[in-house]
Amino acid sequence: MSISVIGANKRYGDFAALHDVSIDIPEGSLTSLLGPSGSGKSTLLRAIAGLDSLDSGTVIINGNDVSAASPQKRDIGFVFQHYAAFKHLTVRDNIAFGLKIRKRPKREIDKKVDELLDIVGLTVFQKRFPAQLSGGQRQRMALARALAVDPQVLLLDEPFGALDAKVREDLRKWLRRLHDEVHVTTVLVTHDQAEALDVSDRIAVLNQGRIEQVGAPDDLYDRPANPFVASFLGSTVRVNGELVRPHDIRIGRNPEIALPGGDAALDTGVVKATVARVVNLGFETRVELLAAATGDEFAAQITRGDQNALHLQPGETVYARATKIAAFDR
Ligand SMILES: Nc1ncnc2c1ncn2[C@@H]1O[C@H](COP(=O)(O)OP(=O)(O)OP(=O)(O)O)[C@@H](O)[C@H]1O
Repeated sequence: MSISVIGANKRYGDFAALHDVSIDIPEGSLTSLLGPSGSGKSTLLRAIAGLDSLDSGTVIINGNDVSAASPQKRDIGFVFQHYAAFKHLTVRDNIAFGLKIRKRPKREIDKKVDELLDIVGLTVFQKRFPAQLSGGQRQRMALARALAVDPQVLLLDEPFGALDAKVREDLRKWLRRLHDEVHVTTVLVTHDQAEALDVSDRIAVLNQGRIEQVGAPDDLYDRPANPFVASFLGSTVRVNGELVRPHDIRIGRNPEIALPGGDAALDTGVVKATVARVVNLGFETRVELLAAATGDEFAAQITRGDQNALHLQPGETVYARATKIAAFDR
């Protein structure tokens, strides 16, 4: 089911947590709400769920205006960062809970729970209690429980937020596969740009209660609408005052630096600089530079192969040129 939010405003006292936010979330998509802490992601998600009311604005789910409807009437599955499982129920009974209170026939419940245990990879743990699961397994149980009642919409608020980096990465791959299987319209709140780029069909970038840009991950990374989006979706530095990505900077020993496939309109021009430090990052090498004219520090990211050819050393003078400006200042 598609979701539309139109003209959403929410204030807490003088503070605008949402400022005239409008967004369309296509049916079957996995859309991330991405932004720094306090940007209004959870407020927007909770408004879609009906857990918080808006001061003004409309929430439409599947063509129906649900702005005044209770959360129960919105047919939504919700998973939070700290999932409150029923401690005294087994994994299997936790997943079956929503179906039991809806008084579904036992055979239907058993079949559905078997399917979900398989999808979330917890079949062998079904007789365990939540306390006997790892954090990642518990979040998978939470997702299975939310999915059990066939919600039209799945809302996930930092569902992997409390887990360590490796488990988060595994779970987001798993979430992507799960979404490819079940296709339920999903909205994921995250402050982690790698997570958003990895799992989403679409990303909405929020900042101070406003949506800065909505688009496919590649659009946002390659064609950010403004410096905020550019910097939030990847690292950026300034060359000649222009915002660029470190991997778009070319370095050479003479000022004639070619622009391989570059667009002259997006070129920063050549900057004379001193190499301050060379850091080997595995496949890539970070070259920390000091602009001769301004003293500005900036870092370029070149491949290990390029560094093997150039042998850049601290203290030497080089020329740097970014072949693409990431975003223009407003
Ligand atoms: N009940 C409340 N009373 C007062 N202010 C609130 C309340 N709930 C949220 N806020 C404020 O509204 C702003 C947006 O909060 P929200 O939880 O939506 O941000 P977020 O982007 O989800 O942040 P985080 O990533 O830290 O969870 C914050 O500045 C927060 O302090």
